[in-house]
Amino acid sequence: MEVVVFGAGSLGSLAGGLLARDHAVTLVGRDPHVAAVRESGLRVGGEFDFSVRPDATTDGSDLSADLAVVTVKAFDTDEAARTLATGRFDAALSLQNGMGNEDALADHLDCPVLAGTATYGAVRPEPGAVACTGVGEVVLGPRAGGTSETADAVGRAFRTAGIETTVADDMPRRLWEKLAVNAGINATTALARVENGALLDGPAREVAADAARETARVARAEGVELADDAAVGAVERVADATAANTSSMRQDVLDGRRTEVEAINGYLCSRARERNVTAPVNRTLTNLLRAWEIDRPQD
Ligand SMILES: NC(=O)C1=CN([C@@H]2O[C@H](COP(=O)(O)OP(=O)(O)OC[C@H]3O[C@@H](n4cnc5c(N)ncnc54)[C@H](OP(=O)(O)O)[C@@H]3O)[C@@H](O)[C@H]2O)C=CC1
Ligand SMILES: CC(C)(CO)C(=O)C(=O)O
Repeated sequence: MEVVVFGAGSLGSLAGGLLARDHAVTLVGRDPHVAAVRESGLRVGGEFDFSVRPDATTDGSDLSADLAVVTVKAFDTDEAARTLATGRFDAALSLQNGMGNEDALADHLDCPVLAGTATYGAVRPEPGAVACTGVGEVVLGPRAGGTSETADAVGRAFRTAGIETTVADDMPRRLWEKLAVNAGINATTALARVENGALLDGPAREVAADAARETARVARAEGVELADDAAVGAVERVADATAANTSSMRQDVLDGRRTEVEAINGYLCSRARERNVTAPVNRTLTNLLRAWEIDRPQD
C-alpha cells in the first residue's frame, strides 16, 4: 500500500516507521526531522530496534496515495485537511486524540474518512529518530460505525506491518470512551503536574473520575451508549497501564506548547451546552487551561 503520514512528529513517525517495514511510506513533517530522515533514514527505538528509509517531505501538497494517515495535533487538522485536499487519496485515517478530527477531514477530502485511536506511546528524542515508549493498539473503522471494505483493507495493511490493530464496527462509542480517558487524565495531570498513576489513588482521582462521568453523560445525550462505570473504568485502566507516563497535555504545558484542550474538554463542554447537560468539572478544567494558554511562555 502507498501511505502518506501527515504529521511526522512522535506518533506519526512511529506509525510511519512501522508501516514502512511493509509499505511505501511518505512522511510529511518539519525540518530538521525530515532532512535527517532523507539523509540517513528513520531509526525506530524504544520497544523496537530497526531502521527504515521512508520518503520524507516538508510539503504535503499534491501528494497521492492509497491512504493518508493523519497524525498532526488536533488544532492543526483543518490546515492538514486543506493541504491533503490538493492531492488524491483513496482513504484517510485519523489516529489523533480529541473529537472533530474526522469531521474536519471529511469536510475537505473526497474519499472515505476512517476514525482511529492509538494507544501506542511515542516520543521523538532527536531528528531522524523516534522511540516507542509503549506497545499499544490501533483501533480503526468507519467513522459513523458499521463495517467497510476500506476499513478492512487498512486494518490488514496495518497488521501486515506488525501493528497491533483491531477493526471495529463501533467507532463512535470508542471515540467517546477515548474522549473520557483523555478528558479525565490529560487536563487533570497537566494542571496538577502529576504522572498518570497519581490518578489511581491520589487527591486528583475524583477530578478525573468526575470528568469521565460527565463525558459519559454527554455521550448518552448524543445517543452513544457509554455507561458512567465504563468511562471511569477506562480512565482507571489507562492510568494504571500508563502510570509512569507524563500525559501529552502535561508534556505540552511543561514545554510551553499549545495543548489539545479545545478538542478534548472544550469539545465536551460545547456538546454539553448543546444538549443541556451540566459539565462543571470539564468547564473548570477547560477554563484553567485556557487561562494558562493565554499567558503561556512563548519561544
Ligand atoms: N505521542 C503519542 O504517544 C500519542 C499521540 N496521540 C495523538 O496523536 C496526535 C499527534 O501527537 P504527537 O505525535 O505527540 O504530536 P507532535 O507534535 O509530536 O507531532 C505532530 C507533528 O506534525 C507537524 N505538523 C503539523 N502541521 C504540519 C504541516 N502542515 N506540515 C508538516 N508537518 C506538520 C508538527 O510540526 P509543528 O509542531 O512544527 O507544527 C509536529 O511535528 C495528537 O492528537 C496526540 O494527542 C495519540 C496517542 C499517542
Ligand atoms: C492515554 C494517554 C492519557 C496516555 O498518557 C494519552 O493519550 C495522552 O497522554 O495523550
